[in-house]
Formats: sequence, structure tokens, C-alpha cells
Amino acid sequence: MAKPLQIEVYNPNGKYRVVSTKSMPGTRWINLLVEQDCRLEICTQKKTILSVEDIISLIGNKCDGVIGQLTEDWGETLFSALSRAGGKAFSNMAVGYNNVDVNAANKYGVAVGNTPGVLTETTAELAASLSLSAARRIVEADNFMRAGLYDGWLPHLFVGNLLKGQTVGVIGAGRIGSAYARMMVEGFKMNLIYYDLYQATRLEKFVTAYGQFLKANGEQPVTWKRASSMEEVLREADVISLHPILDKTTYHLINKERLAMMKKEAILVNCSRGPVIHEVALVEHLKANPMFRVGLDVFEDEPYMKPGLADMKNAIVVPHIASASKWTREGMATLAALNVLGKIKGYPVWSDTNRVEPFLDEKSRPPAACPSIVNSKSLGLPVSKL
Ligand SMILES: NC(=O)c1ccc[n+]([C@@H]2O[C@H](COP(=O)([O-])OP(=O)(O)OC[C@H]3O[C@@H](n4cnc5c(N)ncnc54)[C@H](O)[C@@H]3O)[C@@H](O)[C@H]2O)c1
Ligand SMILES: O=C(O)[C@H](O)CO
Repeated sequence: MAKPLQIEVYNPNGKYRVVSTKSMPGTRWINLLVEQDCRLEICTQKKTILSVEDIISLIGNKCDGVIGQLTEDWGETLFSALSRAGGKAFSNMAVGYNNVDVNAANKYGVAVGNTPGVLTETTAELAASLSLSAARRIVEADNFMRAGLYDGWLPHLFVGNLLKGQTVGVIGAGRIGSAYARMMVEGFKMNLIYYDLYQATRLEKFVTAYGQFLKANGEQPVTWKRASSMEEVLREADVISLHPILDKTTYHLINKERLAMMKKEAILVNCSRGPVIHEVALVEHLKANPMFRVGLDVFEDEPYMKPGLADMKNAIVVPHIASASKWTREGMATLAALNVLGKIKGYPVWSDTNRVEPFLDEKSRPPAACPSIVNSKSLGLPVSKL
């Protein structure tokens, strides 16, 4: 028999058994569970990605709910194991839930939570950071300094792109894509072109009003355009940031043909999910177009990169840290714990997943609701009147 995984236990005599497959930042989420009569078991095993077998052993024979991570494969096997253990609640500590088979969860009547909103600005800020770093070649220049190669100012040294007055393209203008667009428009006075299945009305209104403000102050106004196809964005934009969900419609959205449509000196940023880009085609494109630059937070086969990517000077790569600010990660832990707790307690689901602030206010008790359950309609869960 496999050796049991290391765990840390809080409130051993709690009535409900909740498992967290990882230790998460902050203590509020722990306190909220303990105060509500949960025995909390946190897996502390030094193993970054837990296997399905590992998680089955954590679930055991009696488990009311699990807080899991985006690196885990939550499908038929795990939901049936959770259901057998009497559990009806699961939450990803992430807004994206492409690692979860929601149909399998529905089959076993398990609620699936996610953590929207609390990571919107933090993630958009990393996409903006990657855009700037790529435009001004900051990582290349930093490596050059550290290698002792700097021997004086030169007119051609690390010449990059000016963002002001250029066009920023956003594919997937939901919460994060819209926040990123605002940062680039407001911060750098870029014009916006976006593609989404739905109209981003609030974003359009913001850019219109900001353009009017600039005009009234004697400055060049910014503009926006909703593209009728993704290709239009690829052809027109100077900086393109990807923010859709990952599903069948966005898998390899950026492939060889679409890369070829982009400007030779364009910048591509991905803080969504790795498989949105065909990474092998990207490596080839980077080799053939040295002035084309990318900023990547996510990769097709995490934690690995496709061969050749790490050697490309025109690529900036960071390890899936877009939501990694202290406030956000503690908030994600809180929302994930409250999703599980709420379902265990039989609370209704919160009516507006874009408005999760009441759950994050440390000075007051969180509402008696599950902040965000993605399959609430399929399970027929009641909606909170709060
Ligand atoms: N790198 C990170 O650490 C990190 C952090 C947070 C979120 N994410 C990823 O970002 C994604 C977006 O998060 P969000 O909170 O903005 O979600 P959201 O649901 O608010 O936005 C997603 C947008 O994508 C659009 N979309 C869906 N299919 C599309 C398609 N085929 N073409 C164009 N647009 C399409 C949707 O209409 C929606 O507006 C998450 O699902 C997650 O995978 C990554
Ligand atoms: O989907 C998410 O939330 C991210 O990838 C991690 O923050």
C-alpha cells in the first residue's frame, strides 16, 4: 500500500471533514472553516502536482468537501471518489476550471466552485508588465548588464517599441481582458481593438469617456473598435494580449497561420492558458521573426516548455504567476473555502459572481452564500437573495 501523504490537521473534532490538497496563503480561510465546525486537513506533502491516486487517498472514506488546485485532474475518478465519501462540494482555487470535468461533477451532484474577480486586477497587471517588458526588452537588457557586457551608452542599445499611440488588441474581453485593456489605454494612451463573443459595453464606455477627457485637455483622444473577427485584431494590433477561457473554441487559437497574420514587430502576451497558443508554431515564429516578441505566463504542457522556447531572446517566460499578489492569493483561498463551506452548510449561491467583495472584507462576516459555483444551474441550487 502507498505511504500516506503528510497532512496538517486543524480542529480535529470538527463535524465536517474538509480537505485542501495544498497549503494556501493567509489564515482567514482556515479560521472561517474551523469556526463553522469543520475539521480541516491540509496536504503538506512536498510534491508539487498531486496525482489522482494521491487525491483519492486524501479523500478517504469520509469527506464533505475538497479545495483543489488547477494542476489536478478533477474528472470522473475523483468526483466518484468524493461522492462515495459523502462529499458534495469541490472548489478550484482558480477562476479557470479547464482541469475540471463539470459534467462528471454534475453526474455525482458535486458543486464546483471557482474564484472569480479577486484576481482580475492582479492578473491584468502581470499582462501589462509582460507587455512593457517585451516592448522595452527589459529581461534581455537585465541579462546583458549581469553578464558584464555594458561598456557605455549607445544609440542602438536595446531599442524597443513606444506604446503611446499604438494599438492594443485584446482577445477575450471579459473581467481580466477588460481590466488589462483599461490599463493599457489609460496608462499608455493606446487605442483599443478587441474580439470577444460578447460586447464589452462597460469597456467601450470607459474608452469613449477617456477619449473625450483627453480631447478636452488638448490631447490626442484614444479610440476603440470591436473587431468582427479575431483575425482583424491580429492584423491591426501592435500588442495583443490573450484572455479567453480555455475550451474547445480557444484551443490553439493562435497557430502558425494566425501568427503569420500578425505584424512582424508585434508583441503577444498570454496570461490565459498555455494551450490557447500552439507553442511549437510559436517557437518557429520567434526564430523566423527576431523582432516579434512574446511574454508568456502559461505554457502548453506545464511545467514544461516546448523545445527551443527557453533559448529565444525574444521570449519572456514566467512560471504561471499572474495571480500571485498576496491580497489576491489570500482572497482566492477565502473564496475557495467559502464555496466548499457554503455548499456543506446548504447556503444558496451568490447572485453575482462579478461582485465577490463582500466575501473578502476581513472586518465583517462573509455572507451566508457560496461565492461562485459554476454548475449551480445544472444542479438546481437556490440563488441567494442577499
Ligand atoms: N495566468 C494566470 O494565472 C491566470 C489568472 C487568472 C485567470 N486566468 C485565465 O484567464 C481566463 C479568463 O478569466 P476571466 O476572469 O477574465 O474570465 P471571463 O469569463 O470574465 O472572461 C473570459 C472571456 O473570454 C471570452 N471568450 C470565450 N470564448 C471565446 C472565444 N472563442 N473567442 C474570444 N473570446 C472568448 C468570454 O466571452 C469572456 O468574455 C480564466 O478562465 C483563466 O483560464 C489565468
Ligand atoms: O485560473 C486561475 O485562477 C489562474 O490560472 C491561477 O490564478
